[in-house]
Amino acid sequence: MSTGTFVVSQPLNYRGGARVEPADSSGIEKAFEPATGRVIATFACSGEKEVNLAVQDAKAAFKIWSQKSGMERCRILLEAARLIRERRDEIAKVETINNGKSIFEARFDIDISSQSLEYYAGLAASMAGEHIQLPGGSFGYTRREPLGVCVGIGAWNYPFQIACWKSAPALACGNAMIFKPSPFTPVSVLLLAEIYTEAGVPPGLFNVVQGGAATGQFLCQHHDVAKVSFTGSVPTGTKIMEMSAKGIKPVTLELGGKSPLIIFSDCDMENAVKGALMANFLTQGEVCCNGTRVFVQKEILDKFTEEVVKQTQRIKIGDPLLEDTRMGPLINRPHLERVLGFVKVAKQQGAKVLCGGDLYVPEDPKLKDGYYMRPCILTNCRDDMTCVKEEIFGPVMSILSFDTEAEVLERANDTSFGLAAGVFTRDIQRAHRVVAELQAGMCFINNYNVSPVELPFGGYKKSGFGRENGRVTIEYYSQLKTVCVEMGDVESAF
Ligand SMILES: NC(=O)C1=CN([C@@H]2O[C@H](COP(=O)(O)OP(=O)(O)OC[C@H]3O[C@@H](n4cnc5c(N)ncnc54)[C@H](O)[C@@H]3O)[C@@H](O)[C@H]2O)C=CC1
Ligand SMILES: C[N+](C)(C)CCCC(=O)O
Repeated sequence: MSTGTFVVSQPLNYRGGARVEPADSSGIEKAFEPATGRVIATFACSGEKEVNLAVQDAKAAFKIWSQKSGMERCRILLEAARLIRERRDEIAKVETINNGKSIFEARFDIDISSQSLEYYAGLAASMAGEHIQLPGGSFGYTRREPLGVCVGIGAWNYPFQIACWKSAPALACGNAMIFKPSPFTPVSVLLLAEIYTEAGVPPGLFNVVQGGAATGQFLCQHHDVAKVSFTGSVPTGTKIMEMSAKGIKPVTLELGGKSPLIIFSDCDMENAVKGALMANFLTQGEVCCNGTRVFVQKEILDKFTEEVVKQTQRIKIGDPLLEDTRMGPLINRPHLERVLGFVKVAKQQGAKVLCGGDLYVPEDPKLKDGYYMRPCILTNCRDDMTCVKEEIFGPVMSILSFDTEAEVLERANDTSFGLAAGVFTRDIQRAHRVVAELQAGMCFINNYNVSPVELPFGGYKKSGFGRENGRVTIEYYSQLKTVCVEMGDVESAF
């Protein structure tokens, strides 16, 4: 597989253990290779009939799967994790071709994905309830039971990883899942579906339906769907919650962010600069938890800025399938234009562009229609500027300066988002004091954007609720049944 060659001819829906064309359609979509602007797949968005069939199949598979013991589910998930590792390179390439992120990064995403399956495989067998003694020898116990058919709806920035972060805990708990990827990135999740089947899940346990908002709505409104786990924007998250409210369905919402990264003057400068790059430029900056508001203490502002600009200018942009590329194209032309528009407005509002923020045209002629831009650093930023307030979802870092800890905390928290935050300092008391005050679900001390599957991930405030990864996610894919057992006679009130 090389850039400019990949096309998908097989169906992109997956139902009953096989790729299928949808039974009906609510429109046609095209998927692109962002590196070249080429169409790689044309597919029908699933209509209500197809969604009904997928739910029906998932219900049948749920009956079989939910009866298996945790150990049986564990074995199958471990086998699926092994298959992901075996096919790592192929999956990473497909991800790179359809998303645009560098192959170097895509491999990490696939590793995190297989780790997620391994982690929840391990937990599947240890799910247990409690035994509670009551007076007179009576007792109660609790059972942790699956919910039923869960729906996963994904964004386009981490297509394979999002599908794993949702399906691994869902399946470990005994649920079935129907996954709808973003119509921009419909391809890689099919590899996951095939892997689950090969590993031995019952046909229909993990189905894929393709489409956009209309298909998503059919899924969320379906009577037999027990839960929706959504990754995407705040406006769509609001709609999902409204639909779920009508059906009293639990939801997990992983939404956007505008996270602060606070760099104190006593930091290890080299690590802080690396951290700022990690916080802003993975996947072309299209990362929900990015630390795009970089607050730097005044004493080190000039030195930090100089170093961060130097390193940003060294980032190799180009063909994402090449081994030394570190930044590929953005997801599509409208998004690229939107991000460049944010840079333009930032300039109009008085920000200074220290590097990048413009289109990039690689020398290779086959890349000339790709969606590349140079990573951008903005200074002279104020808290009220659009680039500091709104999620850009592109490679644009805004640098802000601050004087005191109290001041920076107030400014860092002055946002309706609350997904992530980071602190760089050598003072351990300060590090913990500051993170305790930060209104964010995922806080980093002296690093940024690492994602061990053992740690819960999710937002505060408008960044959503519920968690992915970590032990706690079991609670979002299961329900507790309490059984009360009487060992004596009924003491009737009548
Ligand atoms: N917190 C997190 O873990 C993450 C959050 N995001 C957020 O996602 C956004 C970017 O992703 P996009 O795909 O552009 O978001 P989006 O909200 O436009 O779409 C997300 C998904 O929802 C589907 N959808 C759209 N309208 C729907 C409706 N009415 N009913 C049901 N489904 C519907 C889309 O087809 C897509 O699959 C950013 O705001 C970003 O911060 C992205 C990745 C991770
Ligand atoms: C993997 N990580 C931490 C860089 C990003 C995960 C959240 C997302 O899907 O944007």
